[in-house]
Amino acid sequence: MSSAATGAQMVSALIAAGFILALVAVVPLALARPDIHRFKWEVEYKFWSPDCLENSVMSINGRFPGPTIRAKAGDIIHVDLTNKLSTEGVVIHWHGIRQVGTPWADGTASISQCPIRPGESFAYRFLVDKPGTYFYHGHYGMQRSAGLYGALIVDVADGRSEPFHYDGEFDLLLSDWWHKSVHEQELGLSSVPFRWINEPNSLLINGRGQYGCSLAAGTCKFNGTEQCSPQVLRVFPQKTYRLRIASTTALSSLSVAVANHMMTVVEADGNYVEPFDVQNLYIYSGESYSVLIKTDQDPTKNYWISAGVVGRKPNTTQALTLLNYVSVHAAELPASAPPATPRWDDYDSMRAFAEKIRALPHYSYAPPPSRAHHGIALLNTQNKYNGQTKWAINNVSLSLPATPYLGSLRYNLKDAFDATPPPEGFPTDYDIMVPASNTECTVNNGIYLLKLHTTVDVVLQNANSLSANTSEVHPWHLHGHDFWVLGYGDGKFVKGVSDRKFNLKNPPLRNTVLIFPYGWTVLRFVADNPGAWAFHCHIEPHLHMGMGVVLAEGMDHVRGIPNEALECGLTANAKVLMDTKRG
Ligand SMILES: O=C1O[C@H]([C@@H](O)CO)C(O)=C1O
Repeated sequence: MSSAATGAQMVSALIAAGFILALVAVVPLALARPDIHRFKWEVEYKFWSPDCLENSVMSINGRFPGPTIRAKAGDIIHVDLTNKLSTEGVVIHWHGIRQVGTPWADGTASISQCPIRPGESFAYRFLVDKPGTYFYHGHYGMQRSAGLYGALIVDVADGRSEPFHYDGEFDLLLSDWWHKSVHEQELGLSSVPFRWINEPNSLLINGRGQYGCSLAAGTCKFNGTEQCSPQVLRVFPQKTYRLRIASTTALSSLSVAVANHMMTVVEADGNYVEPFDVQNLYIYSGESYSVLIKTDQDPTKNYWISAGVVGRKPNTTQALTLLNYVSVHAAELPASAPPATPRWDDYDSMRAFAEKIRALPHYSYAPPPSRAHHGIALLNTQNKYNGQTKWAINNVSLSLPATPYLGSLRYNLKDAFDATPPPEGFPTDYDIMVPASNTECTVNNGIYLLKLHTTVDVVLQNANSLSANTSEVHPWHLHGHDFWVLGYGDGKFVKGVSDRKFNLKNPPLRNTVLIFPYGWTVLRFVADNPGAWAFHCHIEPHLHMGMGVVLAEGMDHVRGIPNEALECGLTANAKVLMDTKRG
């Protein structure tokens, strides 16, 4: 493959982008010769039993979940991904990696690249510049729900240390699982009448769950080799362990707890946070955390680790695994019951958790600019369109174009998407407490163009869905950037009033943030990463129903898009492809 950006190309892309400051940071890394981690991956369906019932999953190199990538900050990851599916395209998104200088490696179909066709390959080559807990997943249709995901862990660079100590660590990648195929789920979502996917059949920890038997009741008979046998966490007493917990659920918001052990939250989405103790961790799709636990309980016992659904009326059993003190047999059931999941609609406690998250100063943290240049308000509503059920943002439900934006913006192909940008606000008299009265939304693919290096505020405004007295939680994920979470509030955001309670001192940097029912959340980011970036609800069926927008900035500075990213739609033409060959 000739398409991979070399380290030198990445540096020249940064120079072209005017990243003088970034360059100062990048040059020493280049001189220090970053390690390049090379992988050859093949994606294909495989029969698998994630929750003890046989089904089909999307596997990488025959594994589910896909292999864990482990690198150090400053390293380069190079994945040659070959599509071995017989009739579907595929892409992989590196969730939380900002792709500075490599926007074509973001792995979003129709946004950063063309889907990789069956039999073809694509080289994802990018820098991991920040230590933290990340993951990767499919970003085409609902392939994430079909099991296309894995963990990506970035350790601190040599000679650096974390702002906390631990003796060992475990990765817990959380997901939810349906017995109904993703194709049937997608069909239901776009059918008239609408068929909702309903609650998951099971929850998985590292791709393992139990349906039809109960670990807690001792009715699962495992010898440990089964694909659905839980991965136990074997620990020594009186040590500190780091649990890296990431959620790639399609739908579920979760509460995670370790019986008898407090958790100290120290990292969120690849950013250090001011440590705080909790009994349960709320984690929404698209988020990641590190927590520390101290194994200071009775070492002659095992303890349950549980993850249960919150934020929606649950209909799925908790996922369980064991914290196994070494002197105890791994099969011995704990003496105490699994930690109960909090009431599913205890939004006060979810909000209190969210508001405890503060940045840890220093450690590369900078507070946000005190003012934004540009403000956008995005109203989230559920609507109808030609009888279908949709989610819309300022009354526009997103449909992705055939030509990826990165290519159509770079080559100025005006017919590739709707020229009119979507609205930057919504009517001030919109009543968020009732179902939309204009039930019919529009469907299109216009985008927000941001000026490079400007500071942007986004108000995410939640509202009532199509049924009365219902407003759902939505975790919004931004590609290509981290953002500061300035604040949350109830009801409608009122400029000049609601913003008085913004935290401008130590707001956390995140890439995913929740909007609470009938509430607002405000985030701030600097549009400093040339490229075209998705910003969307990370609930997979919601994105499928149009709940997202696309932002682009600094496209004049994007050079070196590989041909393989462009061989579809209007960019699949000889002139464009010749031009990209020249670089
Ligand atoms: O998008 C969704 O659709 C259903 C419901 O709102 C309509 O059936 C649901 O619970 C969602 O999250």
